[in-house]
Amino acid sequence: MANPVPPRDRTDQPWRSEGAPPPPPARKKMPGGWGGLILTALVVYLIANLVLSFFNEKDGPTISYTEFDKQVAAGNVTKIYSKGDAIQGQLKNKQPAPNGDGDYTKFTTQRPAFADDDLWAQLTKNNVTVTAEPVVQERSFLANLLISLAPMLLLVLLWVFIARRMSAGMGGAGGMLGRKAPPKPVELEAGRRTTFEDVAGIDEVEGELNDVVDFLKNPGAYRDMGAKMPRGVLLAGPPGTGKTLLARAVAGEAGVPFFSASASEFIEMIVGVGASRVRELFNEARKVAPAIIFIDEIDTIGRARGGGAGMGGHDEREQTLNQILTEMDGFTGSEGVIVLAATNRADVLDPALTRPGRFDRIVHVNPPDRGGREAILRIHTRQIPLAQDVDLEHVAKTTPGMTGAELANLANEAALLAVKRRQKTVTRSDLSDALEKVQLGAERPLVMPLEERRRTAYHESGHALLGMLQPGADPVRKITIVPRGRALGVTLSTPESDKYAYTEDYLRGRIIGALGGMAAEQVVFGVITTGAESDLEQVTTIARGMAGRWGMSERVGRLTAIPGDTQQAYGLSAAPATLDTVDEEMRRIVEECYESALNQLREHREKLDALAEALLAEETLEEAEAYRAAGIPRLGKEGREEGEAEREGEGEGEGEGL
Ligand SMILES: Nc1ncnc2c1ncn2[C@@H]1O[C@H](COP(=O)(O)OP(=O)(O)OP(=O)(O)O)[C@@H](O)[C@H]1O
Ligand SMILES: [Zn+2]
Repeated sequence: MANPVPPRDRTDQPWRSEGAPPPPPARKKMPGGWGGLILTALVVYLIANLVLSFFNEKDGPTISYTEFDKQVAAGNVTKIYSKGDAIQGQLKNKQPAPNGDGDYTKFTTQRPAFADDDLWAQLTKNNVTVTAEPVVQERSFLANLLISLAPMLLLVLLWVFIARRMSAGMGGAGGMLGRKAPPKPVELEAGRRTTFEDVAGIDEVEGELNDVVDFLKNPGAYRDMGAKMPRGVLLAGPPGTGKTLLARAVAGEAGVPFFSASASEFIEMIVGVGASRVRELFNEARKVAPAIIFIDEIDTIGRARGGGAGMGGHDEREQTLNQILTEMDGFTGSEGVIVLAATNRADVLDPALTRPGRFDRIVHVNPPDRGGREAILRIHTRQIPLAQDVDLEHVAKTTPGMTGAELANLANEAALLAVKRRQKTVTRSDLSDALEKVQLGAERPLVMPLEERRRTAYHESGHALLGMLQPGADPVRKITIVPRGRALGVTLSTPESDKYAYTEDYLRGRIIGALGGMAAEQVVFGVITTGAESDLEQVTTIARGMAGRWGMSERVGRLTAIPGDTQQAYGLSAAPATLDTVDEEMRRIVEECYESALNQLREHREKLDALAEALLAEETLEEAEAYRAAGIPRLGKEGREEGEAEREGEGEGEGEGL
């Protein structure tokens, strides 16, 4: 499977391809007691300053320096003292105040910088007692101490505040107690542990996480064998598909402590704290290893650079991310700490995150199909008494498109209704009323409209059927109309064994298969939709290669008309006329393939219908089910090598595609 065919998808349905969903809302927290304390300290400091400066008011009026000079010359000044250029003094005889406000003996004046220096001579001549002080404000020792210490005090307070907030919220309980507590594993205190029993509808994912569980159960065995375990696993999938639940279940299954943090918590903190919180989190986990660290919403800090960083928050994000990466790089691999991270935007992640030794395993968590929904409903109705008439299979059928979280919510709403209606059990109508209510409250249609699903089912069936019909084509592994990422459905086919060179027929088969979705829509509905965009991209790439690079067009000839890298480096390019020919040949190849696709689908219309029907009912068809539904023999399912040989021997209409 070194060469999996990229999934063909239907993209760009206007109501689906919302591009970037809004970022998760930042969790607002009140500043809390410490914030208040800091504020109070600040206010007290300011008031104290004001009061002190008030007491510090100079005695007497301010007189002009000329006046002062005159008084000295007149021998009317008994003593002065100067602070810098400010002079305070006392007169022998009262003088009328300059502002006409009575008389004064004490005064203040300011000595201009350019005043000549015979003042000293004058003063000594007139027997004035002179004292001087350096320029400090005249305050009590205590006040001086307080004021000089205040900024430092503030800093300390701030630091304590940060430390508090760091421990608060981290690791769930413990933090909010108001004491500085290290992050604590959540599940150690919880009564019942979450296990895979609590997760349904994503069995493949559980399978993929099984070896993580195994490793956590006995890291020693892996260490002795010198085997390296993944350090990080990325759980990618839309909101509400159970990523958090799954992470908890892994910890529960392995019986190890579970540390949980949300990436957005890290960066909402005061600058510089995110990284130290990360460090603390990892330290605590190492102490009790084997353990699991779960980081939710990793995309808030793990976004690729230039991906629209918020103002200011950029550095903080980067530091926090770097700290996580550093901690992970620091794992020797035998510590037994595994980091699980969740995101619903795997596409925007910084490649640094997914490099080997970091989150090098990506597990896609998709919304459940019909069977999965039923299983999830069973889990969430375990504690709910159901009436006889409730048919969970039916509920599952009527809720295509809903996620695990939405189904859990549905079950709960139904129970609430039953209580309101004073019933002893939850009935069928409670469930259907609850569904209506849940649907109304949702901002997007929870349940996919039937028309949309039918179109998707035919589109995917078109891909799949043509894939099955082309001789030598890669077998179809899985078809699904459960939306994945931006695709409404996916048809997956992978080769039986590695292929190193492709025949012209194979490539034509690939084009035909890729056009199958569009062709099916054309055959069945008579119109085509925008859902085939990425199919057409794939078609164009192959056709361009065939005509322009691989010598598969007589008219272009045995040459590369579209220069490769080396040729481009030498500045080689084809004549415009040749490129025009390539263009025409690409069109011809694709048109022929499209004709062929239409013809085959018309000819095998009953197979197409059967496949689409099965897909509508089941939503996901595995390889064997798909071939059975289409009524096409799929020989040698088990042996891969043998399978290829038999398929070739089968020879259903050799060269039919042409
Ligand atoms: N596959 C599932 N099986 C059982 N319950 C599920 C499943 N998926 C979701 N749920 C229910 O929905 C709740 C919320 O799911 P969870 O928080 O794990 O989703 P999530 O993928 O982490 O979502 P988000 O991306 O919004 O954080 C779970 O606690 C559980 O009750
Ligand atoms: Zn398609």
